[in-house]
Amino acid sequence: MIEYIDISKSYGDKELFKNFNLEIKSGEKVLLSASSGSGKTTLIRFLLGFDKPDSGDIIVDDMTLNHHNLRSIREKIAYVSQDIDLPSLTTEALLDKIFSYKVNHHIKDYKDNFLELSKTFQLDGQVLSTQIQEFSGGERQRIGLIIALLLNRPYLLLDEITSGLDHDLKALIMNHIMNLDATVIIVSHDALWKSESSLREVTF
Ligand SMILES: Nc1ncnc2c1ncn2[C@@H]1O[C@H](COP(=O)(O)OP(=O)(O)OP(=O)(O)O)[C@@H](O)[C@H]1O
Repeated sequence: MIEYIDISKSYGDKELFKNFNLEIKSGEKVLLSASSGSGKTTLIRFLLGFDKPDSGDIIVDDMTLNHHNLRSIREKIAYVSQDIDLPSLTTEALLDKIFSYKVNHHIKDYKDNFLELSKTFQLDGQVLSTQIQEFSGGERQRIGLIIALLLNRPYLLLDEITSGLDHDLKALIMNHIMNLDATVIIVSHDALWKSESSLREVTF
């Protein structure tokens, strides 16, 4: 479970949150759909410890986020950011790098599973041997999403992951995500996510 308790945050004169509260239960799928600039990405950044509220607490599985437990909380989370900035490697080299980290050591068969999911999400068969910079924005979004899915963590944070995709691909990805056991926070302005009745829409 994720809890935002009495969160307040200002940047200069701009008050983004004042005593903001939100509770997301395990397995729940939540759509943050507040207007542009209202702080959706900031809520995700708080959860990852990339930024801190001025006051209030973030609680993940009964642990109040602080610098002692930040690492173990992050290890529960897979995150796909709005601006996917992947390094200049082939997809295969990138996978080898990510899955060589100690925290991901237990994940086996990641290449086969990557290929399986890349077929599902309509990526080219040559995806593993291609340099990441050669992909389009929409292809990179899907690669980022597949890696996040392979990490198989209990929390999945997806910031505008379908913005560059056509309708059929959006529907395919939405369907896949709605069927996961994970707790998922989606940031999107996309009408298709809004139309999904089992997503809880949070606006502020
Ligand atoms: N580190 C920062 N320093 C100053 N201002 C910031 C910082 N981070 C965010 N902001 C401001 O806070 C506001 C909210 O930003 P955020 O990216 O969370 O909004 P958002 O709801 O995700 O917007 P969008 O839908 O346009 O992506 C914006 O006005 C942004 O400029």
